[in-house]
Amino acid sequence: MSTSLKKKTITLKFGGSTLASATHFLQVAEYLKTRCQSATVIAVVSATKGTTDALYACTQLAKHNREQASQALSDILAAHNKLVTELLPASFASNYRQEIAHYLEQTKTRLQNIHQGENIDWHIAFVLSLGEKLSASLLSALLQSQQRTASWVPSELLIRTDSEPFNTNLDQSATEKAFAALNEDYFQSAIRIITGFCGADKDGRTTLLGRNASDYSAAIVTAFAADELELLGDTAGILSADPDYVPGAETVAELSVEDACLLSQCGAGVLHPRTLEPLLKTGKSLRLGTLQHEQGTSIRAQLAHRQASLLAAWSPPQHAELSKKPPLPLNLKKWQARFPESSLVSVFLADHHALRYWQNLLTDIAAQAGVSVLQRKLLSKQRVIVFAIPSIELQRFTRLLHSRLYPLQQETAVAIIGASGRIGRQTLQLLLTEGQRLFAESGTQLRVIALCNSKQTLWCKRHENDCQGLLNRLAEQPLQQRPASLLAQELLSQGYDKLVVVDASASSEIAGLYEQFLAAGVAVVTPNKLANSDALQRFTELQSLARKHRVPYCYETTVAAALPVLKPLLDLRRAGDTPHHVEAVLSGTIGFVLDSVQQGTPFSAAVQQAVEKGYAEPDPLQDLSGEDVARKMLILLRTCGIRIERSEIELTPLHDTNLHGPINQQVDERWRQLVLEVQAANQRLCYAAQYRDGNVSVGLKRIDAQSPFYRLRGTENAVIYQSTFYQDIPLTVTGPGAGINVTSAGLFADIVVAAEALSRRAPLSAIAA
Ligand SMILES: NC(=O)C1=CN([C@@H]2O[C@H](COP(=O)(O)OP(=O)(O)OC[C@H]3O[C@@H](n4cnc5c(N)ncnc54)[C@H](OP(=O)(O)O)[C@@H]3O)[C@@H](O)[C@H]2O)C=CC1
Ligand SMILES: N[C@@H](CC=O)C(=O)O
Repeated sequence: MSTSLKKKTITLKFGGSTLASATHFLQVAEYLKTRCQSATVIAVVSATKGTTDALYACTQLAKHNREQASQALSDILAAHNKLVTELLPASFASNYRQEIAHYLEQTKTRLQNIHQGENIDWHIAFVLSLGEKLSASLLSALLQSQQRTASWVPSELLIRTDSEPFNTNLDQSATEKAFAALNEDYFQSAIRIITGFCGADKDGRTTLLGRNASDYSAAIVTAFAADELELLGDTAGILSADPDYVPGAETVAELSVEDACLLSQCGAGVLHPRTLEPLLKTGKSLRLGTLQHEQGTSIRAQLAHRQASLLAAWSPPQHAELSKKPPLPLNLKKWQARFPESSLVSVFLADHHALRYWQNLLTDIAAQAGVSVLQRKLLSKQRVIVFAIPSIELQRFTRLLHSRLYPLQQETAVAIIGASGRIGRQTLQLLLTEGQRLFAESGTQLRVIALCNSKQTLWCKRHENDCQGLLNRLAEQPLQQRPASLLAQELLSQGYDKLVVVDASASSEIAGLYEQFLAAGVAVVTPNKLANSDALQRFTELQSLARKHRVPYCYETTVAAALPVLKPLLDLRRAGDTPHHVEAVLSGTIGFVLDSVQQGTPFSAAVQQAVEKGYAEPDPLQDLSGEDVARKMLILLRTCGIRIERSEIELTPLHDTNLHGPINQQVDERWRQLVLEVQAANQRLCYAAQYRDGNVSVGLKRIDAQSPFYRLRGTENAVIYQSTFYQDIPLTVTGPGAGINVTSAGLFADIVVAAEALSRRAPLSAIAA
């Protein structure tokens, strides 16, 4: 057979996170079967998630307490047994147990040896290698149970190393011989599984290649036996920064080998620093991705320019014993010695033309944020700037730099609080669909970065455009009992230069955060009436904060949803207009309920329908009590410059459970009688607010056919405004004033207004330059 027709051989390395549960094992088996159709596959496996740490803890216990160590080992094995029971039919399970019995016996003996204090490091190395053996043999048994020819080998048989138990070096020629000694068909005939992380010295003793070094094992296997390597984990490739520090970090599609090497040396945990050595020598390519066939990152030898900026943030290793060789380029090691409490942040610039400019700019950013830079270094050939900073500032500084660097700040970040609610969901949908059109038409680019509800937060990835998928992921996030202040801190600490927070909740706690957001230069867009209908002083303070910090505060939808009410009134006020008389119908819910009861629907059923159609507040009693209308009237009048407090509004509720009792048949009957009475007088019912001569009232009214409100139907709102400028003929705005679609449309419009205003604000780079 000619070589060109020969299937290529791919090494697939499965990290611990891809083997975390029975479901994960099944996914890996499926993935392997698919990939086998077009290539010869070698799988290199890690230990299941957490197992190596647990084994390490076991070895430490063994030094002092044999019983505890043996209990800890039993716990690890019990977890594996659970996987075995879930995954394997009885006969395969029994074969599997026979296969690993020898390793388990050996492990127990090694723990005893550790206790006795003999050659401890060698025994630790053996014990730690157990996790990979358990994974490999389980995966192999699983594939066999699915009628695939699969088998596994411990890497001690193939990867030969120096005689150092930890962080050992590859013995190139011995390894070459070990691979060459394999039967030619070895990798062609079946799915071959090899354990990661370890090798063996010339005496056959287990050695470890380094913490998290399964990537390195896979690269060695690729160098000797495959054409290319794929590293599969739970992160979609190499990200623009460590996602633990920057939740919005983005996948970098392509990277040069040189950058990838330097990135790992500078502490980016995604690649083991030695992984690239064997590939560099053989010119073989590497891809990092997930089992979900997402784009991932390809590492190529020939890439002239960086496509985007990157950040590596690095803290000293935790397991000093296993990481004797810190993954730092030689000249950076000194820093670590000089500033032991420091961490390193390395900035890989995409724009290589203005290295010094960037160096100064980033230093200014640190100074403005109060981060003390202990040391700064230019690795000019590599276009990399390295900062040593106090470890405590690592996360904050990384987020700050990321928000400045990646991407080049054309877009506005949007966080939706209340994203799982009725208005929040629809607004998200609009941002995802209409946002793209908006960008194409006007260049305004919106990017949803976070979704929150009362207990969960989801940090969104770039290009996630499936609304339902995002909401599902939000629902899967861990539940947190977090105060609103913590949510604000989290959002602010992302360091976005242009951030719009949308409050689609009806929560006073969230409304209580606006001052914090505005003072931090973050725009607030809200349909939530609680902040603006609070004390007048607060309303005024919010306005001045927004002015002082040159940041948009948009709340058009708090009154009559998407109808243009507040903006025109504000414009008139700015031009010197003063209202004399304002009459308004401001509740979609009450409008709908009254219209329905006047058509014969029982009051209780009409209220129920208003809730179902999404017109009512999360607590519909806020509508029926008239409180919602009073709030809207306050906001409207304050926007016109009228200084008024809630206590000055005379409110007669439509239905107040304290006064009128629960909504039951008696209430239905009362309303039926009232409607008959009103209809007999050729009148209609409407619930309106009125401002005249400094007095404000809200309540139910009987109106004649001459009333401008007589023709209102369903959720229709109306504002009739008479003023210095509109004396004889009033300014009238009318249309539906509640509902999910119209409110979300209004919110979307406000988000765009806010984003455009933020874009006009001087960017930080301009201030610092
Ligand atoms: N419906 C309409 O026609 C109009 C509505 N509005 C306003 O829109 C807002 C939203 O209404 P609607 O979508 O119907 O309400 P929903 O009850 O459907 O949704 C409210 C959302 O807010 C979240 N939330 C509640 N408390 C908190 C908190 N402390 N922290 C974070 N999130 C929280 C809820 O999360 P969880 O599910 O976890 O509780 C939920 O996601 C209200 O202020 C309303 O007045 C304005 C104009 C018109
Ligand atoms: N519940 C309100 C809608 C939001 O402001 C109404 O019914 O008008």
